[in-house]
Amino acid sequence: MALSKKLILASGSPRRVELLAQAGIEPDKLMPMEIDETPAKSEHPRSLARRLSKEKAEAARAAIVSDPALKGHFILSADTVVSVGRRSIGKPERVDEASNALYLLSGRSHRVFTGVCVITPSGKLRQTIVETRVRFKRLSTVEIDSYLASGQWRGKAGGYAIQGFAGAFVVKLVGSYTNVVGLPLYETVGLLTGEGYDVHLNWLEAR
Ligand SMILES: Cc1cn([C@H]2C[C@H](O)[C@@H](COP(=O)(O)OP(=O)(O)OP(=O)(O)O)O2)c(=O)[nH]c1=O
Repeated sequence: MALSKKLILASGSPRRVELLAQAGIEPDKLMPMEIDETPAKSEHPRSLARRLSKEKAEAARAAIVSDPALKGHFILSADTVVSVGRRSIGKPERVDEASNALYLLSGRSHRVFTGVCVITPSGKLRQTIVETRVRFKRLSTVEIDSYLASGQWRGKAGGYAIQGFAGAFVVKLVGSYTNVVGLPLYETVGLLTGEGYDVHLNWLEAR
């Protein structure tokens, strides 16, 4: 297996770029992929995260197929879904949707699923789905209204960002924290290195 460290991140999420940077990984190219993120009828949140992360990676592969400069790159994508029971809560577009999501999450446990997909330079597709359980405190109307006014819910699955003010809502978290922020680092780095992406070369170069 030839070691390489050329990487396309099929994402427009600044959180994913930051998380990768934390692990010493700087993508050579960012390719945000616009796909339809509507859940299929009775699709489980875990299956949704799996399917959407795969669709983002495959869309990036299709987009670069005729570009010789991007041959030999790994493609990495992810999709994060918040769920209460079997119900998926995606990224609210309007403030009333974000408000509904926060009232739903208040005082109870929910799950965050992130699907991670890697396509290797030789075309092999590998996936993992990571689950984190998060319990929120019971949120008062004042807390919800102030949080909505902060705007930090925008573009975030479940209408909150654990890395911001909403970190103060978390009573308990079981599993990967980085998974909630949008990219589970342990599993992502494991997936990449397992397929020959040489992450440790980046660490040596950072000396
Ligand atoms: C729950 C949670 C989600 N998020 C973010 C991570 C993701 O960016 C977003 C979930 O939406 P995604 O559809 O997974 O990702 P995205 O549209 O932002 O980016 P792309 O598809 O281009 O990769 O929610 C946080 O930043 N903090 C949190 O606590």
